[in-house]
Amino acid sequence: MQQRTKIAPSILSADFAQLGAEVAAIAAAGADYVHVDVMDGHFVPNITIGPMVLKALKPHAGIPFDVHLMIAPVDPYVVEFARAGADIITFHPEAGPHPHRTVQLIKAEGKKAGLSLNPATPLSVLDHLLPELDLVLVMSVNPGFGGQAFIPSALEKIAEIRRRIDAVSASQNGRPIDLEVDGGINLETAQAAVRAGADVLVAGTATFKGGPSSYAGNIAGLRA
Ligand SMILES: O=C(CO)[C@@H](O)[C@H](O)COP(=O)(O)O
Ligand SMILES: [Fe+2]
Repeated sequence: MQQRTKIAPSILSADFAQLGAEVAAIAAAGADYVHVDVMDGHFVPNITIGPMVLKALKPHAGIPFDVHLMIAPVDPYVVEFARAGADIITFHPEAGPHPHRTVQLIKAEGKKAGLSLNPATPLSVLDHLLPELDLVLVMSVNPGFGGQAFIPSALEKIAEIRRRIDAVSASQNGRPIDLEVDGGINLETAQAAVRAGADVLVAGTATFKGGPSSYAGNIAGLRA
């Protein structure tokens, strides 16, 4: 069942010279998760931050840290990100040979496990993994950068994954599984994504526009 809409600001659009203050500000402004985009310049054409920065940010916000790993290979870094403060660890199935093993590694650290599907990743990657997952992330842009335009075909994908999540969740006594959408979210695409079945909206540009005095209004607007 679709849950109340959660907002996960992507700190890729925050002021990197003030990251501690920025995560504190979005938590105070009503964000549900801090979305941390980790990029390696190899799996995606951009380089961002690693576990040391995550560890430094953790004490600045008392909400879950939703860590989106765009790195390959992913397995050697799972434990480090878990111990640095990740609460949810999401990876891409293309980032290692054994996605089921990656989920086991994440769970062995007591963290929630998410799988991220790129715009061209088929839904079949979920076939034998969904019962083990806590979150499915639908990329509505190609990963690597903030500020890109929403790819509309993501909506069909969200609707189909919503059906699959509801079936798995019903067979597991209503265990919650988040359906998160990431990329190009604004007031218009947020509404379309929620109607299709998403219940977590990642929003970088749309949260951080206007500076700290706008964050609460931006987050409330997206949630509405
Ligand atoms: O994972 C990614 C990009 O790879 C995202 O989390 C973006 O950072 C979202 O940014 P906006 O599209 O909301 O500006
Ligand atoms: Fe992301």
